[in-house]
Amino acid sequence: MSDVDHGQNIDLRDLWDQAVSTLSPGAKVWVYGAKPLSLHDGILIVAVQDDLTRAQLESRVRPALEQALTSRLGRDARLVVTIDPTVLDDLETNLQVDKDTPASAELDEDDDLDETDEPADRDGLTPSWVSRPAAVGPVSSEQHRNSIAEARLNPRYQFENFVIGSSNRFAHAAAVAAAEAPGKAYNPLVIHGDSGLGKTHLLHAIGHYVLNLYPSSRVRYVSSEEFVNDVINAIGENRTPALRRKYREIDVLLVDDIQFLERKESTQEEFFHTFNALHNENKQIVMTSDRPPQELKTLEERLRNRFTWGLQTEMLPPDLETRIAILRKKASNEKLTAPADVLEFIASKVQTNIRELEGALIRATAFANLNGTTVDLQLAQIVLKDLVAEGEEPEISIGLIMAQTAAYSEFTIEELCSTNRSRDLVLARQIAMYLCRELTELSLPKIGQEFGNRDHTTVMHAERKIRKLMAEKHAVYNQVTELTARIKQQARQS
Ligand SMILES: Nc1ncnc2c1ncn2[C@@H]1O[C@H](COP(=O)(O)OP(=O)(O)OP(=O)(O)O)[C@@H](O)[C@H]1O
Repeated sequence: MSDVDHGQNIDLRDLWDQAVSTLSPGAKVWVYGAKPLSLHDGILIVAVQDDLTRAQLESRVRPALEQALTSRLGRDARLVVTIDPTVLDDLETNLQVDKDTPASAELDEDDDLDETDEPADRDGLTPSWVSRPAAVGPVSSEQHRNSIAEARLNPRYQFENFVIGSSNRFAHAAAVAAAEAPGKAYNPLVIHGDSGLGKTHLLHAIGHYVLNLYPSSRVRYVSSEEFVNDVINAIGENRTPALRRKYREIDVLLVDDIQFLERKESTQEEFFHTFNALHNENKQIVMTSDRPPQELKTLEERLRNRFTWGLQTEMLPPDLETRIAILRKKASNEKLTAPADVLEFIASKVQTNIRELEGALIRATAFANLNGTTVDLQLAQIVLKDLVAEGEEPEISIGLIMAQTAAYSEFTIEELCSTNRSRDLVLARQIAMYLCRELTELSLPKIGQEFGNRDHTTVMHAERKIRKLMAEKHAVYNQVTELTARIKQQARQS
């Protein structure tokens, strides 16, 4: 069992045992049977059998353990404790295996018995005693692409593209650990935080990483709104068994924005059973929410309770350094050229929403591109003059965006929401959807629903398309900029 931290190859069991050996005998009681699961960025994740042990370990033993880990690792270490009711079973079974199997009888005398339950780590990536979704041989790149499409994963949201800072370090480490040991590290994992902080990005990244590590596993991303719609449709069309199969025959279920389950009784009922079915089979469930589950007041008590079984982790707004790093990464991924002072200017102006941060960079570079120049600080200041400090921004509704887009494009709101696909209308509709993403905190499914019950992937497509067109066509750039100014002005006046 080894893990990599800061390029060091570290034997987790060894690290853990050494830290435990520094504890007093009284404190050692609370770490009996604890399993180290993974180590990332100085965060060691350990599983214990129940809540009481976790509480004791966290309150009584944590400081001593963290100190021991810090001195062993040579960097600040943090301990994260998660619950896995089967840890003691595993310990007992493993001891049994050690005694009974011929393999254990063949051990050299100096072999460490603690380690004998662990078969050789085949890919060197994770503790191999963790049960994994079955992997059946190599899969072709086409099959891999199909799995990604079936899982409904956005190819841009991967761990490689995720910038780690103090605001998201813990959530990132938890996400990586859940992906490496699905159903074992912590189940469920709930990532919560305000809009635009990267929750959805992490959720998709887990899906990609699971498919890379275990290509034959079944992964599915679903927004809560889609789940609600699926349940309503299935009930209406008498297809509940098919719905159950769809959500229960998976290894890793990624559910976005669970706050949308509030007040939806029949959906909560269905989700409760889905949750239980998957959890009982040790299938991994990861959820995002705009609040901690305890604060989802109108969620049924039994669901709220289950959501707190595993690990909850909060994402906070990134600090200035992280915001600059995110912009730098975005610029390099999308081949956008912007000097450091421009990135700093944008990062200092947009403080709490990473989606807006990226939007500002794209707007500035698109403007420069259209004018055959490169972006500099002066130009960025002109293009982004409407970026006002946090807190001063008036709230913008989807209704306002639709009304302004309709008036500007000379279509009606009904037409924007209709199925008519005439060219100009499609462009106006896509611009309106893009602006909803830019100027509101509404989720993709919600926007799709408002535009005539369209799928969230249609909104995703519109957002990408308009970003691209803005960089290529003066007319589109101008339309979007002018409309944005009108919408903001209207919002300020109302
Ligand atoms: N740490 C990060 N590194 C790189 N990109 C990031 C990071 N955090 C967020 N982003 C980017 O910011 C944008 C918004 O993130 P995302 O959609 O995941 O936020 P969210 O918290 O799910 O918001 P919402 O609750 O509104 O759905 C995405 O384009 C995402 O790639």
